[in-house]
Amino acid sequence: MLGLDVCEFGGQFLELLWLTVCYRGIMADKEGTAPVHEEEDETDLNYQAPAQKTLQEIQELDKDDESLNKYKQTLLGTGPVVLDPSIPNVQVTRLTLMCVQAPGPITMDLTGDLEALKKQNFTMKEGVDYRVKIHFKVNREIVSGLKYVHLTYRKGLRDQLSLALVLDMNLDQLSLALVLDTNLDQLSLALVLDTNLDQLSLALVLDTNLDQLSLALVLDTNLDQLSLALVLDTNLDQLSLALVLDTNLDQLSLALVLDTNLDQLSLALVLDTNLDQLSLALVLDTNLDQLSLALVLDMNLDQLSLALVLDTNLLAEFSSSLYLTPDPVSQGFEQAVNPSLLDKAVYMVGSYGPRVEEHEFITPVEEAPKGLIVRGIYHIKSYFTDDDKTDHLSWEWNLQIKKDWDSTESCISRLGVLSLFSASCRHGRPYALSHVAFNDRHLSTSSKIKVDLDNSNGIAVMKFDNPPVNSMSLDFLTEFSINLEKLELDKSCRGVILTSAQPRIFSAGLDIMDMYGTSPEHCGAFWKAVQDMWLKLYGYSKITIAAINGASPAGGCLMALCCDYRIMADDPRYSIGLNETQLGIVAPFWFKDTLLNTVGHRTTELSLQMGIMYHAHEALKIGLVDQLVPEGKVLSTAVETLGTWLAVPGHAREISKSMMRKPTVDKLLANKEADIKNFVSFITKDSIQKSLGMYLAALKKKKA
Ligand SMILES: CCCCCCCCCCCC/C=C/CC(=O)SCCNC(=O)CCNC(=O)[C@H](O)C(C)(C)COP(=O)(O)OP(=O)(O)OC[C@H]1O[C@@H](n2cnc3c(N)ncnc32)[C@H](O)[C@@H]1OP(=O)(O)O
Repeated sequence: MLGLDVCEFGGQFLELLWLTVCYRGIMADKEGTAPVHEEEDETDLNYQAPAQKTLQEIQELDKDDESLNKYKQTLLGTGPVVLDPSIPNVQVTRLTLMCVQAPGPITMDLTGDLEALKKQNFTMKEGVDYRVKIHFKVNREIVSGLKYVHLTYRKGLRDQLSLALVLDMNLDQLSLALVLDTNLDQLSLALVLDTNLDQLSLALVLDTNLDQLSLALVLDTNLDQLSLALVLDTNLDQLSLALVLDTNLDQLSLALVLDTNLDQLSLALVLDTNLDQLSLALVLDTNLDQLSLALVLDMNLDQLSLALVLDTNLLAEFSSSLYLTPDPVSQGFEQAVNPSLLDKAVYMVGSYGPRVEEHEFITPVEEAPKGLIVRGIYHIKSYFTDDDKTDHLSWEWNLQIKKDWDSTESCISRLGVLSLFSASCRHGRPYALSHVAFNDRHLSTSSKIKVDLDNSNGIAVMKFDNPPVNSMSLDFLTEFSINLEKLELDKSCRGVILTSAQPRIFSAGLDIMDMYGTSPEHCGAFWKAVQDMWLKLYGYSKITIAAINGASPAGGCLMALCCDYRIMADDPRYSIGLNETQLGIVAPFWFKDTLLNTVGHRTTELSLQMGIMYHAHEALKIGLVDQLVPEGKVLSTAVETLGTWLAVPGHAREISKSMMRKPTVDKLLANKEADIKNFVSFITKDSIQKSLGMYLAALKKKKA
């Protein structure tokens, strides 16, 4: 595609490597606030950055080399896109927590009020896999060595709460020792009670951490002898214990109730002895947010009463100054002032050149912490910085780890993980996707598309099920793109097969009813959904195969063309092609490019002008499809073929795909808004509406 032979390409590749080395040394923009003095963990290797070069200098290098120039353009963009020096070179626009299991998008807008973010909690279910996606723009100069740094604190957490109470009385002896020790990982309680009014001893030891709960209770009384020892050990999923002991040799009663599940630990101990009266009541109640302890002791051998009530909110915000510090990025300071820094993550984002569209960076998959003890609110300080420690943006936010998703919060007024969410919400068309259980084989029960991911081979089959003809309405397109995005994020999915659940039809293309007699606003939203579907599918990182088991005109053909491989049913009744001109409409440039990239210039010219629908054999001949098989074997052949594609090293295949398709994708990205405007003004024209009306009438007439 680049018109290079292998040697030439090799030479240029080396040159590019060299360029990349240079870019690392290019001075990042000096704007922004105070520099980020983030402690470097890496050893200083006395690395001397190469002499810095401006974007213009790099563009001047080998400027007669056309291929290299094209490549540089892809890599660096065409040049500054914002000249106004008051606008920062790097603008971080949003951060998205991408999680397949999330019921809705979790996105924070970083262009607005960052102070408000500090107060907002973003909820995540414990134990889920997630990635962080950051959108940012580069406006003028190349910025090198971008980094995203992420410091996580346990919000308002006290490292330790310890209480020791020792009571000693010698009116015929009573001793009590209570030791309570709790931190994030551990709750320990030891209670020793000793009274020698003819002897009573009680020892209670309770020890609980994330994995284990241990309880030992020893009771000893020699008023005509009663001894009780109880040892209990459980792994926290659920434990209940009730123990009642009663001996009436001068009365001793003991009741112990212990109840713990994942959310709560409750302990009540009541002890009653009337050898001249001793009463003890101990109530302990703790969950992640709260620890309550009440101890009441009552003795009337010359009277002693003790009541102790301890209530501590483990996760309360003690003092905002604890983590909102004047110099938040000095690690030494962090550790001295705030001992609850839990984690520091540094992600190398890389070097980027200016371009109109936003860049995006996605972190590797991480697993949210899980378990009773780790649930709660985490305070996160995020920094977008670079090799020069320029602070492009720093902000703070809170992540709340919960046992389950907060369903009411998930989609409220936040931008979507998918741009489609916002489109769909904006136009007041709620999409109804049922929860997708990605761990099961059967994934989705969404109404228009069935998704089935086979975990044994990582192959997902998406079946269009939108009767009668799988036309792509706004709802269908939205659902399609959501499913694609979810599968792209799901690391157990390795490739996707598109096929139809409707007999004889793969897809009838775009839903004409969305373009005929609808408002300009609706047309705009619809076209955006078409663009987003195409952008997602044509630029998809995973392998895609179209299993074309029926007719596939216009948009249906486009969808198949976006895939990496096309297998069509060998049936003369089925045809495929971009037939837009037959409807009196014009395929936009990105439809044209997709066909052109597949079948070449001349065939595209003929095909588009004439609006040709190709029968299966003709489609194979011009390379519009790659393989014909009997209809009953279309899907199984697709699965087999995907298996052979999966044998190719994934990253090499992915980079190759991106190298082939990125320029085409970038072209639409750079013209998205203009393309929507064009479409709306074109499709709402009276003459075009008339053509569409006639075409619809002809379809109905044919049926009659
Ligand atoms: C310088 C200027 C440049 C300006 C550029 C600006 C950019 C502008 C760009 C505009 C481009 C817009 C791009 C559009 C792409 C498209 O995809 S348009 C849609 C094209 N689709 C078709 O032409 C397919 C038409 N349908 C068929 O050919 C047949 O229906 C079929 C072969 C798919 C199936 O045939 P059969 O099984 O016999 O079913 P039918 O009886 O024909 O249909 C059943 C039923 O479905 C309705 N229907 C069919 N297709 C569609 C559709 N695409 N949308 C909505 N509805 C459809 C059909 O009318 C029947 O309805 P009734 O049951 O009669 O109500």
